[in-house]
Amino acid sequence: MRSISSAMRSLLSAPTSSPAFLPRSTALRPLLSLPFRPDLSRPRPLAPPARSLSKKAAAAKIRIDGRGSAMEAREAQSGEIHVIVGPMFAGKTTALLRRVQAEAGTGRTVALIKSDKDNRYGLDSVVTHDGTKMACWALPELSTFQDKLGREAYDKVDVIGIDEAQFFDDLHDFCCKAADHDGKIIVVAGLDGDYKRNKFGSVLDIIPLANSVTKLTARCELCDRRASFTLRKTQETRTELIGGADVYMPVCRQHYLDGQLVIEATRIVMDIERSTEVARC
Ligand SMILES: Nc1ncnc2c1ncn2[C@@H]1O[C@H](COP(=O)(O)OP(=O)(O)O)[C@@H](O)[C@H]1O
Ligand SMILES: Cc1cn([C@H]2C[C@H](O)[C@@H](COP(=O)(O)O)O2)c(=O)[nH]c1=O
Ligand SMILES: [Zn+2]
Repeated sequence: MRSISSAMRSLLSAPTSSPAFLPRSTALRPLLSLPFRPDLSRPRPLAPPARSLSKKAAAAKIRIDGRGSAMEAREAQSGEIHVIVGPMFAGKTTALLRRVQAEAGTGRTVALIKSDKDNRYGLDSVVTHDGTKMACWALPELSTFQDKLGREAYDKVDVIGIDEAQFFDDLHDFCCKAADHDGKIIVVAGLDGDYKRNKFGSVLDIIPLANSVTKLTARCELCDRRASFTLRKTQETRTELIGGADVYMPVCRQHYLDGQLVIEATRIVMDIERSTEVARC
């Protein structure tokens, strides 16, 4: 009786002479995966200078022609997901823009998306805290991207950058479909945690889907050590609160804990003041 692994091997090396093509089994993917490359600041070295066919179209052509192996068909179609997380001011957007621009420089077609909840610098561009800009699509949900672009334009996109990923509830489904089914390279930047250090939106849910994960750090505003957390300087308690340095600061672990104590103490003092005022009236 043939073992499962020998069946797998012959499946992987079989020429695709018949039009039927293999299902994109996730169980097979580790055998096919490319080297792990967490460095997001450099363009992918395996990129051809320019591609006239989209990955999906190239895969379809291999299938229709009946030439090439099943391996080639799947490689031509396989996408990637790279995730950049960290606190505010860590350089997530800077890393995202660099990566997307580097991909564009190799001849790939790129598109950048941000959440329309973040209107700090207008809706037509992604802007870093130090002012670097790139034109983008500001969307309420990622699922609207394909319709906005149109099917033909969507098929031509090789690389999709997503900023402020914590604000997209459909992040997991979008990344799954775009990378696994449509063969896109997705670069996602977002906050892993909110001001309470709880997980933020669906960003952590895509870690199991990712080829690489990078957690960046900022500089603690109080001691200049590495900062992994974001401290909210106001008493506002809702999770989503758009803002910059006016509302938030990057902090190290010690100053996060100190800061929480100060904020809690301030809240108690304010509560006491409010209740004594009510009693006086
Ligand atoms: N406390 C701060 N206030 C304002 N700007 C800052 C602060 N700390 C760092 N920056 C700037 O922000 C840049 C990073 O911006 P950006 O890429 O938009 O970060 P992120 O997307 O992680 O919030 C840094 O290179 C630095 O120039
Ligand atoms: C911590 C925290 C942040 N936000 C908001 C504040 C900003 O508008 C974005 C983060 O932007 P950046 O590009 O990472 O600097 O998220 C929030 O709504 N809730 C939070 O707890
Ligand atoms: Zn500190």
